[in-house]
Amino acid sequence: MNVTEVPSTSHEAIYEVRDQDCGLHGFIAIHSTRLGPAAGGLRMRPYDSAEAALKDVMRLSEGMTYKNAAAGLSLGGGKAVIIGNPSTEKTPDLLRAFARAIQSLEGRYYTAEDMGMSPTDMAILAEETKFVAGLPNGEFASGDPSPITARGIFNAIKTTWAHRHGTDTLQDVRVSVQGLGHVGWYLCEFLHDAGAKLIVTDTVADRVSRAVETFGAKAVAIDAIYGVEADIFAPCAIGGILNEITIAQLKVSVVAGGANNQLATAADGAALHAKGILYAPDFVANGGGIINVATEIQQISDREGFVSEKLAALDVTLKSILNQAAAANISPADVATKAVQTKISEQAA
Ligand SMILES: NC(=O)C1=CN([C@@H]2O[C@H](COP(=O)(O)OP(=O)(O)OC[C@H]3O[C@@H](n4cnc5c(N)ncnc54)[C@H](O)[C@@H]3O)[C@@H](O)[C@H]2O)C=CC1
Ligand SMILES: O=C(O)CCC(=O)C(=O)O
Repeated sequence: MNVTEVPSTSHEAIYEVRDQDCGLHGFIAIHSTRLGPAAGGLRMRPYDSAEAALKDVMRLSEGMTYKNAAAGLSLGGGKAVIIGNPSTEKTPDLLRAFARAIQSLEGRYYTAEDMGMSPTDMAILAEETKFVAGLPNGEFASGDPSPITARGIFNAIKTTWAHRHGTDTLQDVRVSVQGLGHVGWYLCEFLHDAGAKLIVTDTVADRVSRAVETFGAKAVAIDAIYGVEADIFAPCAIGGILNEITIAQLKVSVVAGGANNQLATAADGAALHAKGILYAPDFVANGGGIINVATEIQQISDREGFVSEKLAALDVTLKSILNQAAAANISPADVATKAVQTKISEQAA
């Protein structure tokens, strides 16, 4: 296993990780440790190129800096990616080799689940590193973060909907959900229980048919999700999906979901605002998972107490962001980004 530093002016450190014996190629990015050790999940995807993986890990780790600050956690921002198909190329040897790279950073970066990873995978990582959370078993084990992530997104959806329409009741409100993986599925459960009407899509056909059976959801093709007649759009898959092409198609009045880095560029936040669509900034809406993960990193015994308190505080933060954005007639994404940047520079001073 070979770890080499990739030069960067935007991040504290970026490492390229390779192991020819098991076919491992990935990256670890530490964006900032100003508020504490960097924390953020490990993603495995069949990226088109090493450059695409590097770009993703850089954006994701910066997002974690903002997310952890917004959630009031004493954690900095980091993230890791492995290039490969998690269904066919994820082996215990590959995970162990990556875990040795994490261990070599001596606690500057803590990992957990992201796309393509499960608590069982975290247990394999834990054979080689102490700096892993989201474990299935153990004294402070926090397990799968996704149910708590979805709980936070559900709060954010209600808060954003109420800000726009004056009520947080979701009965008969039409919500389009992109991605029915860990987060998307739990979110559909919350929304269905609240009486929302679901419109769903996923690249995995089985997940879509299960949502149709379980929630009475309407299924649409992958690219049709943007233009469907709906009230709220909840992106819960990949990043960069709010861009010039997709924003032009949206018919919703609110976008609030769990995917990281939903805006392709910062200008897309302003484009949503210009179109009259209220956007819940992703790094505020999806902070539940890392709040749950933090209980394990910081060895907090009263997990539910900590999670409830931090989720409630996050909801207050979102309300304040939406109010400030409305008062200044600007995008909530711009307000949120500025607020966390100020918080980080003040706390670090
Ligand atoms: N798992 C967690 O607790 C957290 C996850 N997130 C973010 O939420 C998003 C989803 O994460 P997970 O549910 O954990 O991942 P996952 O891998 O379990 O689910 C992702 C789902 O999206 C589907 N998908 C992929 N590309 C798609 C496309 N173009 N159109 C429609 N569906 C597509 C996949 O088939 C899969 O069902 C990611 O962006 C992740 O970074 C953010 C915070 C915490
Ligand atoms: O909740 C998780 O998956 C760990 C934190 C993280 O990677 C994220 O919030 O994106």
